Amino acid sequence: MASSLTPRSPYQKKENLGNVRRGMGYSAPPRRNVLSAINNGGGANAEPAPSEAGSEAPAFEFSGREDVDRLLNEKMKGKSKNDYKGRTEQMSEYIKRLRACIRWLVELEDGYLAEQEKLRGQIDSDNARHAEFEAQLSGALEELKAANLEMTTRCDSLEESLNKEKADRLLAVESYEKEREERESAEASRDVLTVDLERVTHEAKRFSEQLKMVQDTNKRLQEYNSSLQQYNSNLQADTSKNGEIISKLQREKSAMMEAMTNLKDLNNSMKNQLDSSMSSQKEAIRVKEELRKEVECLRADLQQVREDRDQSVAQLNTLTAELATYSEQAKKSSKDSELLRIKAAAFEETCSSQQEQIETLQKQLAVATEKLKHADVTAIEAMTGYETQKETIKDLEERLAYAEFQIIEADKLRKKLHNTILELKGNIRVFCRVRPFLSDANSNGQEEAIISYPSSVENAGRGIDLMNQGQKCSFSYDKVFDHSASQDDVFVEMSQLVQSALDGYKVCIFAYGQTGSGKTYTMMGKPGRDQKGIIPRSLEQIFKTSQSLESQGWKYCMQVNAGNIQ
Ligand SMILES: Nc1ncnc2c1ncn2[C@@H]1O[C@H](COP(=O)(O)OP(=O)(O)OP(=O)(O)O)[C@@H](O)[C@H]1O
Repeated sequence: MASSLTPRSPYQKKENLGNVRRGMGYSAPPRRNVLSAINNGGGANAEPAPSEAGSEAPAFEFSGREDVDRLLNEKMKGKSKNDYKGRTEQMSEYIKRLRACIRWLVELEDGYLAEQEKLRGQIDSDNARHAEFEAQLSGALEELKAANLEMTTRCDSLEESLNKEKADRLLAVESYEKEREERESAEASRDVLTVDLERVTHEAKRFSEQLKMVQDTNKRLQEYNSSLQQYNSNLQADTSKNGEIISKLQREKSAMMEAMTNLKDLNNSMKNQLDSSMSSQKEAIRVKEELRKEVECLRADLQQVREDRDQSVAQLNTLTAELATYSEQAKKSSKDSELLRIKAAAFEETCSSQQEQIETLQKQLAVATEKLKHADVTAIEAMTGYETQKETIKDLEERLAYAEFQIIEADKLRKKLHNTILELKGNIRVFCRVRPFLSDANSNGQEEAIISYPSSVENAGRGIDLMNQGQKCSFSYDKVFDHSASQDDVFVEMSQLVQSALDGYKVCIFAYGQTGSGKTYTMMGKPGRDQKGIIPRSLEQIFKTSQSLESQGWKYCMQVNAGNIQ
């Protein structure tokens, strides 16, 4: 019995079981007192010990191995060899105790076996749980390895996209520099164009002044023509020729007017084109400024992405190291696995957010590229508009030069015709102006009785008849101004001579007559707008015409000498 009990010592089992229970978190069931049957002790669940051969069993207590050893080592005492009855009773008592001991041991073994079965079940379930946990850990490890591989691939693709973005950024910077140079050249061209426009505007102004002067001249020519028709009927043939010349001049004038109108229209359209070009250039500059800001933002974003990528790589390295550590410690701790899983999830979130950032940056880059293309198209359109404007300006300059040439030619022709007409009228002409009778009551009616004007076609406007002592004296002049002729009527005739002087011919006008006949009044006039005489009106015409001709390049030097011949 001793040999069979030694390998299954209940004390050792209890200690081991205690360890297992502590390790597995096992809660001990209510402990059964295996000695209760032997002791026949109290307890609610205690059963009465089986009686031996129907007699009541004595109470034997076994508290442990010592009691068993004591029982086994017990010797018969006190009885003699022949006291069989005593020895038999002692032996039967011993046998009862041995049986009680065996029952105690059997019950103890049954309890141990049941507990052993229970512990085996627990161990099996723990082993299954451990195996399942190991499978989960190995799956998580595989997932982490796959995630690590995917992260590495994603990092490689991120690096590739970053390199591509760097190359695109360099291209964008180069195109920006190129566009900036083109913009500077366009601005320089715009300045030149502005100068040209100012010059053309100045030329157009000068041209309009010339046209106005030509119109004035033409007006005077028309007036002169009308006076010429009245003056000399003998020169009607020449007048008709001159009329043709004048109509030709008028046609030229109308052509010049039309050319001037076209030039004005062209000037306006060119101004509009220049304004639109300037506005498009401003728009292009604004777009370039926005693009520059966006490129700076993209640079900052790229820098941020690069830093995030470095941080991600560092995190990845850290995670890889942690993963290696975790692989070693996976069997020991499941908390690290959860932590790593959380970190991996966070890393995946970071990666997905970085991916979204990269996609956003790529979209922004695409938009910026589109804007750059749009800016290129705008710059090309501006350059095309500038070339068109240049051609228009060149065409306008040619037309202006042609118009100036036509004006100079027309002016030459006008001078020639004007002085031809004056020569035809006579280089020396004598006009007669009749002073009205001064306000005198006695003079009423005397004028009509003394002075009369012939109404014949031949002498109309040129003759005067005077009655002297009943005798009629007829006089004939180049022109006769009656008493009703105003200062302006007289100057209309004189202005043609003033124009000849302005054209470079020598002219002399002087008044002759007796005292009080009206010389001073005719030459100088009186204060008042309508009372001005020939001299102030001539000076006005001279200064006005010289100022208008200065724009054509003429320069006038004037001197005045005043003298009185008695
Ligand atoms: N066409 C005219 N209409 C109105 N008043 C006139 C006209 N001509 C001359 N008179 C007047 O006659 C007066 C004399 O004219 P004025 O002094 O011009 O003569 P004069 O020839 O210059 O004389 P003198 O030789 O003495 O200088 C002035 O009061 C002037 O205002």
